[in-house]
Amino acid sequence: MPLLAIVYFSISGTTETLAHAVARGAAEMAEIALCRIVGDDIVAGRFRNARLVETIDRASAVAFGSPTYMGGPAAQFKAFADASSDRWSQQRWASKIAAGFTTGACAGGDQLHTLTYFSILAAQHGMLWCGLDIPGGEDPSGRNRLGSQLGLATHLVDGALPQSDLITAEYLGQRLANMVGRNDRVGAMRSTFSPSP
Ligand SMILES: Cc1cc2nc3c(=O)[nH]c(=O)nc-3n(C[C@H](O)[C@H](O)[C@H](O)COP(=O)(O)O)c2cc1C
Repeated sequence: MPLLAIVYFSISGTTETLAHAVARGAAEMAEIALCRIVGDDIVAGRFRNARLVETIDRASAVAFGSPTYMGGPAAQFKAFADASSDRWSQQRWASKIAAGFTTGACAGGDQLHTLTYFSILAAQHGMLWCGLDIPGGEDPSGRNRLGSQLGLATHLVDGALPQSDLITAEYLGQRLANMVGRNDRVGAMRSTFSPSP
């Protein structure tokens, strides 16, 4: 099975709950590596967890997750992103599928900026972006509650994530795993039909 790496930072557990929901959604179609960024990964301001970065090397897909902090990804996530620059210089992660999820205290707490950052990070790495194909306000089960199609945006309601956000996270995981299958099949066809060197 293809490997899905879910790379996320979380302090009070909301983003972690979303990461687990993304994992549940993908579990039937992908092997899952839950990669939580922790404070100890950052030494003298630099992200130093080589194992986490190597897990992404082996993955076919990556889900990026961070709470929205001050209108963007948390600094701990950004430290990880900055440490990926050696992979960027050789485009080692090119053609992997990528998606993103975030949370915040407010419904309109600038989560879009965090998701935009994730998509730019993916583009820098030559990855293929997987958004949500659920029109906000149109889904009978209330998925994509906040109407964010770039990725999953959520917020706490009465101190907890609504069930609709969790099922959207599961759906995002399922969609990501589906796309990996498709991407891998196209890759296999390309190598079958490409002329030998
Ligand atoms: C330093 C800091 C900055 C924050 N900035 C925002 C923000 O810009 N927008 C927002 O909606 N919530 C903001 N929040 C709220 C967090 O996104 C929210 O508490 C989230 O659930 C934390 O995620 P976690 O439980 O995974 O740690 C901020 C929280 C902190 C601690």
